[in-house]
Amino acid sequence: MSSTDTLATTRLAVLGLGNMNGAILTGMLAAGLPADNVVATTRSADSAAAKADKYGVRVISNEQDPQANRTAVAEADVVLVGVKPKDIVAALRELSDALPADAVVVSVAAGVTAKTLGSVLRAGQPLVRTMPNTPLTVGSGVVGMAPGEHVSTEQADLIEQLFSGSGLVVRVEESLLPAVVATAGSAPAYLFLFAEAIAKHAEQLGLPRADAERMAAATVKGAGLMLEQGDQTAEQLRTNVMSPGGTTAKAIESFQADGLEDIVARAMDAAAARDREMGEEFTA
Ligand SMILES: NC(=O)C1=CN([C@@H]2O[C@H](COP(=O)(O)OP(=O)(O)OC[C@H]3O[C@@H](n4cnc5c(N)ncnc54)[C@H](OP(=O)(O)O)[C@@H]3O)[C@@H](O)[C@H]2O)C=CC1
Ligand SMILES: O=C(O)[C@@H]1CCC=N1
Repeated sequence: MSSTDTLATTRLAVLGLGNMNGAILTGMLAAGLPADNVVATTRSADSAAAKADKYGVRVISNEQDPQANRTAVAEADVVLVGVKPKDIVAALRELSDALPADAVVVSVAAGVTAKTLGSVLRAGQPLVRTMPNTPLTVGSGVVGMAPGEHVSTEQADLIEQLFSGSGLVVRVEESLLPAVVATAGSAPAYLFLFAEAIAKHAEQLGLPRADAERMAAATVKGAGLMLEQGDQTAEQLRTNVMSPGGTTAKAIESFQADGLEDIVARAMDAAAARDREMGEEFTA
């Protein structure tokens, strides 16, 4: 089956429609998922109205209807669960007996383990843990996916196809999801921080703030597109910018003298450690 066919026929329940599930849904709708195939839920009624307007899908709130999550999943093939890690166990527990037996539950929650999630689902319910990132919203995201033991090959392929219209999908063992959080899930924020820092300091160097922000954004985008082409490594692309005795060499020497690689490594270790810690903190 082509990914267009898959998108056309899959019935999707989206539990929680915040930053992450919103990005995933935007990517899937842009890739061809019909809006009529989607039922989403939020906690608050105001949020449901705003999100229905924003995404053009049916959104029901738990505030207005305490059965909203159960209603949303009743006819779903795929249930995309994007509530906060502290809320996911309770959310799944209250709807587990409303899930069709062959519906695939896809968790995007950081940390919370398949063992914990499986313990509040009915025995044998297919479950896929994923770690996506928000650039899915512009069709350039990353998703690490770890299919669980009750997921058939066809179901794993279906989930991969649903995501692959809006980003790179990499299958990993569940034990590697903390590494995926550090490398992709959290990583857009590192690059946004870099863009923020560049724009702030460009202003100190005399550029108007708005121009500095546009230049930083276009530079991050351009560098990303060059990296994505894949014909040269990041190291080669960096070296191409570094004219001997020039300006870039001075900047890179300054980063290296200040220990940028160690700074990045410590930040990634902190993200991965927090992911593992959340797995122990949020249990059934
Ligand atoms: N943000 C990111 O970049 C990434 C986030 N994640 C994961 O995504 C998940 C969501 O994070 P994020 O999108 O940032 O969070 P948000 O706070 O933006 O969104 C959470 C959504 O869940 C809704 N919600 C809360 N409780 C319930 C419930 N019981 N039933 C249905 N909906 C509910 C909220 O409703 P309301 O709209 O009314 O507030 C909101 O729409 C987390 O588990 C996080 O670990 C994973 C990778 C990246
Ligand atoms: O910060 C978080 O916990 C989530 C997971 C990865 C990105 N955002």
